[in-house]
Amino acid sequence: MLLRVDNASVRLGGRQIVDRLDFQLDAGELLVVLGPNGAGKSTLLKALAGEYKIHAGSVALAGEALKDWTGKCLARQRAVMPQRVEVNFPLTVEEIVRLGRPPEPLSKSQPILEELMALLDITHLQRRLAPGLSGGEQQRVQLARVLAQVWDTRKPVLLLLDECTSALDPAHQQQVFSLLRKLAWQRGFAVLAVAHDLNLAARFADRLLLLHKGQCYSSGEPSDVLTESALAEVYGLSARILNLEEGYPLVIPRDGRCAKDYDTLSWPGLAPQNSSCRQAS
Ligand SMILES: Nc1ncnc2c1ncn2[C@@H]1O[C@H](COP(=O)(O)OP(=O)(O)OP(=O)(O)O)[C@@H](O)[C@H]1O
Repeated sequence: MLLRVDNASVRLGGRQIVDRLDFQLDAGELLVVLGPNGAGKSTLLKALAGEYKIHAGSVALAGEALKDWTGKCLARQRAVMPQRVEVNFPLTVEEIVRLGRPPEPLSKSQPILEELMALLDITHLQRRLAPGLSGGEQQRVQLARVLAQVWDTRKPVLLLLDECTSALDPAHQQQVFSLLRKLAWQRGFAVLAVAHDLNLAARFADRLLLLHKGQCYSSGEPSDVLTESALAEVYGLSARILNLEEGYPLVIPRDGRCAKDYDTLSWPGLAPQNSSCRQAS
């Protein structure tokens, strides 16, 4: 077991944001953490990253309490991509990816950087300055930097990724999630990825952990977790679930609206006669 979370709670601003969570993650597994805005996903990830204190319960990495790891060892075995990373200083894409590496000769880092830039489809951007990149390009650069940190680690690696595809187009989303799954299945990485895209999660995750108000609502295989009743209760989302013959579920929101009393709201400013939006002829 690479990551073991036992009855862990996190308090922020006097509130229990992560509430007695219990789960484990093995080397070779891709776990996607789902849940509505404010459910506690980023807080959980930050606690696992050591940024927030676990106020009750425990977290162990490779059998050793997280708090007992030294910074240098942790950096070789665990890499973290936060939800937002803004680069405002004039570094090139290649220089940013290189920031993930420890001090080492160029002959060692260069093949790693080239492989990662190719995998994340940023080779053509390598001489561009980061502040001029699009949101999705920046996100792929950051993911390359995070992977560079642990790319040649021999022991099993833990990747903690917070919405690492939120700015990507559909093709790059698929590419990144299929890379994450390959890293898990072929290289034995343990990947914990926070995401909002239910269908990406269903398609690629080995297991899902669905958070609701800081607690585990359910966890398990995608077809067990993504049920109509769970989506209604946790997200207030009305959706159909198709169980595809490929072996994973497909979530189809019924009409894109919240199931919770949406019809009873009135929208005076949006009445058709007030609309400034004209239909194209
Ligand atoms: N530093 C903090 N101090 C106090 N409250 C916080 C802090 N960080 C987050 N919270 C609160 O904790 C709750 C969970 O936040 P968190 O960012 O973990 O949610 P999330 O599930 O990642 O949401 P999202 O999908 O919007 O990213 C929210 O109500 C948030 O306001």
